[in-house]
Amino acid sequence: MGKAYLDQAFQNVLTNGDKIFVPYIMAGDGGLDQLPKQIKLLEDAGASAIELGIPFSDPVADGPTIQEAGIRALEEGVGLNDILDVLIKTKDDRKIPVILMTYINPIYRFGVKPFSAKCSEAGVDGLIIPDIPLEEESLVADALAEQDIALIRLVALTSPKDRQIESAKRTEGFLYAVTVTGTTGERKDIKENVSTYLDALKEMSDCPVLAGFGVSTPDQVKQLSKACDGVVVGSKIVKSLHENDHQPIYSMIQAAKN
Ligand SMILES: O=P(O)(O)OC[C@@H](O)[C@@H](O)c1c[nH]c2ccccc12
Repeated sequence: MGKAYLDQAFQNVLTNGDKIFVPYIMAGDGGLDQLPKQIKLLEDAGASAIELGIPFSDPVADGPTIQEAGIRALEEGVGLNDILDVLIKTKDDRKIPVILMTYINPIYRFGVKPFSAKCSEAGVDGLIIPDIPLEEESLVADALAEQDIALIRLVALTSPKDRQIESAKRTEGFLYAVTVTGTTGERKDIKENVSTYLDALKEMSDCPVLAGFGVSTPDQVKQLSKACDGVVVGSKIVKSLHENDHQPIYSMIQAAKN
């Protein structure tokens, strides 16, 4: 478990000649009792790891699909502590790494140290915290390092070069390359300059570089993962699970295979 386990899992995928595919789901959407089943479905479908979103009242980086999923989960009364309890209970059943994605506020409310300790107990291997800038990350970085949990940094198309370089150097697990400007959600077209951007990030980082935001079709999975090590897909996965139409999940994961 932890950072080394995440590194190894990704390395195995790449050694196999495949690209990394990380689906995002909102924990508690459809009820928290669905979570182990949803994880199992994605594992069986061939996901490389799972990004698990924590419902939050003010999800500034999220577009409508994920916002609505968050509202449904909050209406179910699902909170961070319950989610970690489910992960603790099902830890030994899981076969792929789990990455939590949460805004900083729920971590603060929980307490940084107890949160990190409980994440470790729950077998959480990595963390994405989109609203914590590089300058502030020491608030959580040490506590996570102590538990051997990867802190995954994000870069945006609009980030100045020096910040991209700093994030690429510091990141653990993978570098999250945001490929659109704006919030999460499906987009029709991929911007032309994206492959140049991904190429440059690959040069800057020793970790795998994954493209995320706006990826929702097998073609986009293929096109983007050609220029880097794989993709993260959120809104389309959340929608497919909610509508109980799993075919798009299988076809996107297939598109990441060699
Ligand atoms: O939904 P999309 O456009 O496929 O984008 C991935 C995304 O959902 C997931 O990684 C994510 C959900 N919420 C976030 C907030 C910040 C960064 C990343 C995320």
